[in-house]
Amino acid sequence: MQHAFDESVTAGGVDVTVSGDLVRAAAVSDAIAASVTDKVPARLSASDPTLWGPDAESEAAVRLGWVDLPSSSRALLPQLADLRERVQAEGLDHIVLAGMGGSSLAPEVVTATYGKPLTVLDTTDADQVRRALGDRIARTAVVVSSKSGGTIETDSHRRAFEQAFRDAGLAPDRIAARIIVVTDPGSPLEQSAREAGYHVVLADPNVGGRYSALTAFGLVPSALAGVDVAQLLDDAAALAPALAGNEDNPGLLLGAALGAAAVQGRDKAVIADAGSGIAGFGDWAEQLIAESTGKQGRGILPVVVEGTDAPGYADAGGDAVRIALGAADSGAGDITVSGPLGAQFLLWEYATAVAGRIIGIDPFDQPNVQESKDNTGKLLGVLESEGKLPEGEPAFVDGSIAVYGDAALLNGAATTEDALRALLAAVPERGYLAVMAYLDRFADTGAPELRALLARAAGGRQVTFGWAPRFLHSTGQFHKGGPAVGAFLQITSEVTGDLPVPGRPYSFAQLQRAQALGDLGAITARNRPLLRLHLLEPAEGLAGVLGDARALSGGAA
Ligand SMILES: O=P(O)(O)OC[C@H]1O[C@H](O)[C@H](O)[C@@H](O)[C@@H]1O
Repeated sequence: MQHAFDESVTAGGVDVTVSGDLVRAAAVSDAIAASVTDKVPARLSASDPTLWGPDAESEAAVRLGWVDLPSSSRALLPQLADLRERVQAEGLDHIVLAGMGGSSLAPEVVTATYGKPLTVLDTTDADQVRRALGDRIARTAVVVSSKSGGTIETDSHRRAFEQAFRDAGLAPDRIAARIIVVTDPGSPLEQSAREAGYHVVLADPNVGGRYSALTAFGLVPSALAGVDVAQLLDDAAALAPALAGNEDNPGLLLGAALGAAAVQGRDKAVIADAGSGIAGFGDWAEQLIAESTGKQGRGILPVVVEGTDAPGYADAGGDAVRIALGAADSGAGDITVSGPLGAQFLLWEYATAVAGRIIGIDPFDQPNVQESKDNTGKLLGVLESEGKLPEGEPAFVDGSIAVYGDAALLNGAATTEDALRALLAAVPERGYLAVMAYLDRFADTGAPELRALLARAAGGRQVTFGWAPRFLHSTGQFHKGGPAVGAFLQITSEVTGDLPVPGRPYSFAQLQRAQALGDLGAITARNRPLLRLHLLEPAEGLAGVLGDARALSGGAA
């Protein structure tokens, strides 16, 4: 059958190819035709805030600055070169980035892709924070990145580093030379940073956090780490003209394919790297897609998998679209995408905005992220007044794992393996299981294997894995705002050595636990099944959970 659109578009250094059923889907050609009729490419390229309807207009009016970043961010380049020189002149060759979500994921991808070292701190895990504080402190410069200036994780990192610098015997002016703040004009962080004499780089306030890759949030840490960030802007600029056109527009094709597929019930985007040359792009795309689209009971769930042969990808069902990043062979996915990193940032932002319009949501708000944050704040209040967090009682303890879950979910389970089996049984058809690991991302390196193991055991249903609290700024929005078909595995743990958050009445371990319990409250309030496994002995407990998942997956590695 003849299809009504070009299945493959190459423009501005980027290639997007749609294959298989999606090419024949009337929904995709209809979405492209409707977008052209409504002049979406021209209007989006001109930052028209009316594209998502009247309810979204006021937010969109201050959220479309990313469209112009390939040219507008160029003004930052001299400042970045100067800043790098100053940091080098101070003998600071270890760059730490404290930031969450959009404020850390882009620089992590950029520096990993260009092979430049950057220590990313996007956690409240006490062991992970302690390790960062103890690593080359005398040679460390810290970039504190927060758009709002009020994110609790980032604020805690700033306090911890200020304390560590003081403990290292540095005078206030030497500390000030080591802290660089990236924030929006007028944020509380701008004010306190100026008072402390820190170097402040102001970001474009008309760009939301998850679209901020090509703003100061993406560029400052990357440039300090030694990346030639002009290349990112050049690559994005090469793509920009194509995004204004009705034809040969790779962003329109990608956005229409994703949006139309989601409306048709293929609302999970399983993302695998297939030789893109970009490190960790799926994690950045995840926060963009999940936070932008997962709301009002709708959305696209990004599922980042280990490769094109991973469970969930190779055997994806009718509720999923497979996306191969960098594949030469168009058959490697339902959609294949390739191109340089700077261009891909812009491409996916554009495609997400287009898909959001097709799905019928506002791609620039995140109404449900706040809820878990509020719960965490309340729990920290309880901790202060009552001296402990309301953890509840475990249903049972299996060796070094305490198992929490309601009786209806556990259904008589007496072992961790039984409890996991019960949770898998609670994942609805066309639903998903989200693994949320409140662990040490650089020490508990076995944990991500849970995704593939549980996907093998999940009978074709999709399984995601997220480090916490990082995922709260990504899939966390989708879990609470997207379709109510999720089941949740929360893993928490004792830490090896806790440390206080300076100037606050709680420690990092208590903050991390309050975040876990806060999100647990937000999910269970929606009557979604949630199993919490608490590791009483971190290493032994994790090995136990992995062993159980392996047994459930049929014993395969
Ligand atoms: O940069 P911040 O204001 O600290 O925010 C960090 C993150 O927080 C929230 O999750 C927002 O929804 C994200 O878009 C943002 O990237």
